Amino acid sequence: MSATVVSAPGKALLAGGYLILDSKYSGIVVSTSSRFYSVVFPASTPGIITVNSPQFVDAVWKYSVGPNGSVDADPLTINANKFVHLALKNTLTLAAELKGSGVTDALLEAGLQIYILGGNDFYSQRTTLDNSGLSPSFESLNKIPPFAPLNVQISQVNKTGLGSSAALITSLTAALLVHFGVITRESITGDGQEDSRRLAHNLAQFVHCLAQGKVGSGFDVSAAVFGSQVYTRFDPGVIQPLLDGQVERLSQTLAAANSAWTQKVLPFRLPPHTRLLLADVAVGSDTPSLAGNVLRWRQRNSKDANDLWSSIDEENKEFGRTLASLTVKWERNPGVYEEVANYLSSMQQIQWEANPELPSDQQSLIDCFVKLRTACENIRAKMREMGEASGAAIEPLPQTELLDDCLAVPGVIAGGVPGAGGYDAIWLLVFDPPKKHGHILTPVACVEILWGRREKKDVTPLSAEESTTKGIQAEQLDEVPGLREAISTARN
Ligand SMILES: Nc1ncnc2c1ncn2[C@@H]1O[C@H](COP(=O)(O)OP(=O)(O)OP(=O)(O)O)[C@@H](O)[C@H]1O
Ligand SMILES: C[C@@](O)(CCOP(=O)(O)O)CC(=O)O
Repeated sequence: MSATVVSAPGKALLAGGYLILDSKYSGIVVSTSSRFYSVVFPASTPGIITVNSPQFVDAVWKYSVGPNGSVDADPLTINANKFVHLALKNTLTLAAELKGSGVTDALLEAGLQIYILGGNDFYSQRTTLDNSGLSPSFESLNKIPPFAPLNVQISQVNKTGLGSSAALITSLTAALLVHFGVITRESITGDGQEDSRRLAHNLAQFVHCLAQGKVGSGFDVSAAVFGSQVYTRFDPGVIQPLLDGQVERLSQTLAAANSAWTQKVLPFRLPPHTRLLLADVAVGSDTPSLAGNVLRWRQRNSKDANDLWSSIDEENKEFGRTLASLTVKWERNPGVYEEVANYLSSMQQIQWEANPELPSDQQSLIDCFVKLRTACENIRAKMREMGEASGAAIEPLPQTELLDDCLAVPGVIAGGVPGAGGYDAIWLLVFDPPKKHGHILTPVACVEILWGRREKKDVTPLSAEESTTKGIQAEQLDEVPGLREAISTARN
C-alpha cells in the first residue's frame, strides 16, 4: 500500500488580531504556500504507531494501540509530544466511531509509520544561514534543501509565527482520516468537498484546543483547512463538553452537519499582481504575554476598549472591502489594472497622489490602492494606540521604524505586524508587476536590498507567498520536492 500524504498551509493574520477572539468581529487571514506534510505508511509493527519528525533531534515517538482502541505513549520515549499524541488518540477514536472496530483491528495487525515535515519557513533559518556563511536573502533560502534539519530538539527551535502546531495537527488528523477511509483523497484534492473539510476542521480545531490547553479564535486551524479567508470565530461552547471530558462520543459534536459550529469562513484572495512578503524579524525580545495584557485591559476599561475595537473593526472592514474590490476591478478590466500595477510598481507611495495626466479609469484604480494603504496605516495607528493603552508591545518602536522604511520603498502597498504583533515578524503587500523590465528592480528586489543593508542583519525573508490551493490537500509523495529525500534520511 502506498503512503497517504496530506499537507496543510501556514497562516498570516493581516488584520483582526485580538478582535477576532470576539465573534462580533472578523479577521483577514492569508494561508501560505509553505506547508506541513504528514506522511502515513502502513508498517509491519503490530499495534505500534511510530511517528518521526526528521528535522529535529530526539524526535521519534512510539505509541501502542490497545484492543479497546486506546493510544498510549511508550514510557521510554524522551520528549513526549502532546500535540502528536492527542491527534493520534482522537482521530483513532473518531475513525472507530464512524467506521467501526475494523480500524483498531487493522492497527493491531499492522501498525503505522508516520513522518511529519514542516516547510523551512515555519522555523527560523537564521542560524542555518549564518553557519553556512549565507546572507539573509531569497537566493540563500533557495540554497537550503526543503525540510532542512534544524539540529535542535523541537522545544529549542525558533518558530516564525506561521502556525506550526495548527498546520501540524491539521495535516496529521486529515492524513489519518484519509488513511482510515473516513474521508476520501478526492474530497480534499483541489477545492474538494465541503463536508469532508468541515469534519477535518472540527476534529483539528478540537485537538488543537486540547493540546494548547486553551481555546483561541481558531483562525489558524481554519486557514489550514479552508485556505485564505475572512474568518469569524466559532462558539467555544460547542467543544467545551468534549474538553471537559463530559461527552463519550466525539462523532456527534464533530460531525460536519453539527450546526453548533458557528464559525464563518468567507473565501478570500489577495488582488492580482500583488505579492505577500513575510519576514522573520529579530529586533527585540519575545513577549509571550501580549494577549493576556490586551484582554485584561479590555476587561478593566470596557467602554474605551470597545470604542477602540469598533473603530479598528471599521478600518479592518475597509481594508477587506478594498482588497476584494481590487480583484473585481481586475476582472472587469485587466488591461487598465495591469497598466496601473506597472506604473505604481516603480513609485514611492508619496508619488501615488492624483495625476491629471492619467486617464480617469487608471486614476480611480490608483485611488483604490491609496484607500488600501490608508486603511492599513489607520489599522497600524489604532493597534499602536491599543498597545500603549494595554502595555502590550503590539507594534513596538523598532517594528514601526522597520515598517515605515519598507513602506517608503517603491511599489510597497501596505504592511504591518501579523497576528498578535510583537518583535518577531512583519508582513508586506507589494506589487508583483506583470511587465518586468530587466533594468528596473521589482518591488520584491528593492525590499530585499533594504533588508540586506540592515547592519544587524535582523530581517530574514520567508520564501512563502499566498497559497493558491485551498487549505488541506491530498498529495503524492513524489510530487512534493524534497519530501521523499527528507523521509529517507530518517529511515537510514
Ligand atoms: N515538525 C514537528 N513535528 C512534531 N511536532 C511539532 C512539529 N512542529 C511543531 N510541533 C508541535 O507543536 C508544538 C508547538 O506549538 P505552539 O502552539 O507552541 O506553537 P505555535 O503557536 O504553533 O507556533 P508558531 O505559530 O510560531 O509556529 C511543539 O511543541 C510540538 O509539539
Ligand atoms: C491575539 C490573537 O488574536 C492572534 C494571535 O495570532 P498569531 O498567533 O500571533 O498569528 C489570538 C487568536 O486569534 O487566537
